[in-house]
Amino acid sequence: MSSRIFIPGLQSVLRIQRVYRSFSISVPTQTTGGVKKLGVIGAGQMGLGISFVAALVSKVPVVLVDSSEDSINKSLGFLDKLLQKDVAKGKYSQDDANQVIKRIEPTTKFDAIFAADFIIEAVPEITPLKCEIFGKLAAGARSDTILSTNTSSISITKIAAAAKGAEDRVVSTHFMNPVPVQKGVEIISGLQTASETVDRAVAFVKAMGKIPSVSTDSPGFIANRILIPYINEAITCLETGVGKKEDIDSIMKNGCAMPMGPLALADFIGLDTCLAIMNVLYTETADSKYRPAVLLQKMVDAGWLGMKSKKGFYDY
Ligand SMILES: NC(=O)c1ccc[n+]([C@@H]2O[C@H](COP(=O)([O-])OP(=O)(O)OC[C@H]3O[C@@H](n4cnc5c(N)ncnc54)[C@H](O)[C@@H]3O)[C@@H](O)[C@H]2O)c1
Repeated sequence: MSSRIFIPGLQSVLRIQRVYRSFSISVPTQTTGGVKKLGVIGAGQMGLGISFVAALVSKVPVVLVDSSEDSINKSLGFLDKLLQKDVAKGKYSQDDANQVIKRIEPTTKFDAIFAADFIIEAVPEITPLKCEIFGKLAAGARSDTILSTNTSSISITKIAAAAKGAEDRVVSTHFMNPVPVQKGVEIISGLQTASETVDRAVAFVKAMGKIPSVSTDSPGFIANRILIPYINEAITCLETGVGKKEDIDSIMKNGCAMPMGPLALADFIGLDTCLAIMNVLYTETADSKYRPAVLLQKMVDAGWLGMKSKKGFYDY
């Protein structure tokens, strides 16, 4: 295997560290929030970030399941480099780093997930895929296991409906990207979610050193309902000639205390993701105020998706 490991987004952890000066991983002091074993499905940028923080901060053992051996290898390679860099910078000790590696058990065997008492799904944003996984979790997991999704935009109520017999144990723990950096996590309940399920999710994300915000199931939840229309409006300003990209980003950064300008942020999130979330808001509310900017659609059509394609509003 090549010694250069590239995972879009996770590479951005390093880039975003420079952007967010307040970045710090606290020295592990938390408890596990009642969780004995965490299960994470999907070893991509979000799943690996969640596994890493859970293993480092709440010190919980993690079963990390992915259908692709290649994804697991890339993620573990990246994790190794991240740990080495953090240890070299004195963020935590070599022993802490060794413990993180020991606590994460990667596997391609799906059934290994059933050993967990708290499961977080982080596979791609495809509704039938998530529903199929929640059907399997409902059938195979213990009757007291929390079944959580990291979805950005799919209805929690819809995902819970696929978990036949376990609907009240389905919740969303919506971690933000990059997981080691962003403190806030949305805890979203579907119509069927029991209050005890929400309480256990809140306790666990706190044990991971995160700050939970609870909301009900509504298109875009809280963060994306506010953030993505803000970005969309910035794109409309560019499209209609209100200002140049540099001026739009500069005034929001230097005049409104935003850590990044909205167009640079759109490039970081991915323009395809921004468009997908605008489309969810637009179709699920049928409200014209959520119409995606024409320029956003055109840029996605051109394959200019931001940092991950090396071209968006800026070149990378
Ligand atoms: N990337 C972000 O900025 C961000 C932020 C918040 C939430 N999310 C959400 O988190 C979820 C994961 O996003 P990501 O960016 O980590 O995706 P990703 O593409 O980086 O990773 C997804 C992983 O899931 C694996 N996978 C696919 N099918 C699988 C299956 N059937 N069983 C097990 N593993 C499977 C893939 O091999 C891949 O490793 C999505 O729902 C996304 O909307 C993403």
